[in-house]
Amino acid sequence: LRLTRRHVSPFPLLPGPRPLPFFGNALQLDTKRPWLTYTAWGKTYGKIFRSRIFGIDMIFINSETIAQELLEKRSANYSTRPVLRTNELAGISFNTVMLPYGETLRRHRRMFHQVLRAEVSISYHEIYSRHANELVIHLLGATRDSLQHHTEAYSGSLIMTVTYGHLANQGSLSSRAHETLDIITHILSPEKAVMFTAFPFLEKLPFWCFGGAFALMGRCRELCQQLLNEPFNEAKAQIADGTASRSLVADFFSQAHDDTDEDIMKAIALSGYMAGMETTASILQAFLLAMMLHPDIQSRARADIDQVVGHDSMPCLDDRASLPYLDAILLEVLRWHPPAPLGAAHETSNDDVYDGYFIPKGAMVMVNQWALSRDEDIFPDASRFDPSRHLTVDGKLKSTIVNHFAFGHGRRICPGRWFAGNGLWSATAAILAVLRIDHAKDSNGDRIEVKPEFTTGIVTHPEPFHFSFEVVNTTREAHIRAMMNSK
Ligand code: HEM
Repeated sequence: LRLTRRHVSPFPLLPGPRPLPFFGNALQLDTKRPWLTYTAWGKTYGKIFRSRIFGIDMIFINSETIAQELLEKRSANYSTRPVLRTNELAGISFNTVMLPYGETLRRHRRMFHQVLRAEVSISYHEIYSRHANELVIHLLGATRDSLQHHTEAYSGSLIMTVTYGHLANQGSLSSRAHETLDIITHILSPEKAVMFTAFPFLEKLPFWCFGGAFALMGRCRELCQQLLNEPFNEAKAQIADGTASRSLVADFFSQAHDDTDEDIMKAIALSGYMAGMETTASILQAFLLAMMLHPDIQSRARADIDQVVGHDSMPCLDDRASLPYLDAILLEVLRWHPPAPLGAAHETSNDDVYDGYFIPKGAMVMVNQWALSRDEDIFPDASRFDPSRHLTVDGKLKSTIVNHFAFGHGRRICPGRWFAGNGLWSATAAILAVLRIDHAKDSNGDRIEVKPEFTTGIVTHPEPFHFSFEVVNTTREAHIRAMMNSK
């Protein structure tokens, strides 16, 4: 029997599924940090509830168990994405993250699987080490305002190297990618996206309406075209003159293809960069903040590294299995502040019933990662930063990074999670092996206190904070400087 809205009964004793608890009072929404509101609503309305914004159903899931049941076990029904008019207006509907389920998405994901799956990701160990060493040296000169830049340069250049090979003009590309992501963060909130999709006439309004959002969308379209074409064409030219290094784009050109394939390849290459650069950098910044706030945890992780690799060698991915505490720290950073607190919206392809509740076709489904991270039944004293919650009593990891809810669920789970895990591990291990992060001191020599604050947006990261770095192992520092100079 196909369910329709007519079969939904608000009375529990009558046959048929019940409507989900409904909350739609948009006036109570914290528009800057909606995940906090949705988490609070979950406490009143249960771990799955419905809201309706501009006539579009939005389902919020505040539980890992329900996310797994629906997005993973029933993935056939929960794997498409809402097709949002704002994505087209901003020129970002090429991006894998935005694609509805179908053949194009499957091609994207196959390609990502080829270059980012577990066995292949680990084969980039030299690339991770080289970039991690560079990051350590750059951090020594970092200021409160340049930390974000250095961490993004690390994650961005790692991804670029794997997708396009070595490009001459990476700095200009990453600053334009940064501008694009900033625009997306500021103008494409789910609420705005739903509003433009529900009321198409809004886009006919004069360009100065909506605080310049239309002008920003135009700029975003222009930037995306540059970013789709420039690095791809440079990599193509390198292949033609025989100077290209191994990369996703180089692999693509070694196989038979036509012009349509080239467009898809451009989209895949840029999607990986856009999806992975800011998220990975956000975790690195949160890691540094957490280490500064918890010097005991920082010291314990460094002592583990010294013990496992020997006092003067640099840690490498081969040592990872012997250093579970560092993985526990990364799991805790992902939990403490998941970089995408509302994940990415999924959409239902058909009506469904969960636990007696009706879930309509075409509803936007959001997994509220913030609520998952603050679930006291799973993470007691959830606001406390405590890596040991991810370890068994005999010090083994309870779970792995790639299974963390911060990477999403089901068929749309992040295909870059192995790459991100290796990149994060390599950077954090290198940082701890050489540097100590501490509070900065003011001109009177007094320590500058830091209250952890995070930005808003689709991807959030710590607000700039004062810190100081000190070299704790000069032999290792000299070793990585020598390696960088011999390049
Ligand atoms: C710590 C770093 C990262 C985090 C926390 C993260 C998180 C996520 C999340 C939450 C999603 C949406 C999953 C869902 O809809 O259920 C996603 C999708 C995606 N991520 Fe990541 N990601 C990270 C790094 C990366 C990296 C390094 C890459 C590529 C190099 C990448 C590529 C992608 C792509 C292409 C998608 C879209 C998948 C799809 O829609 O089918 N991500 N990521």
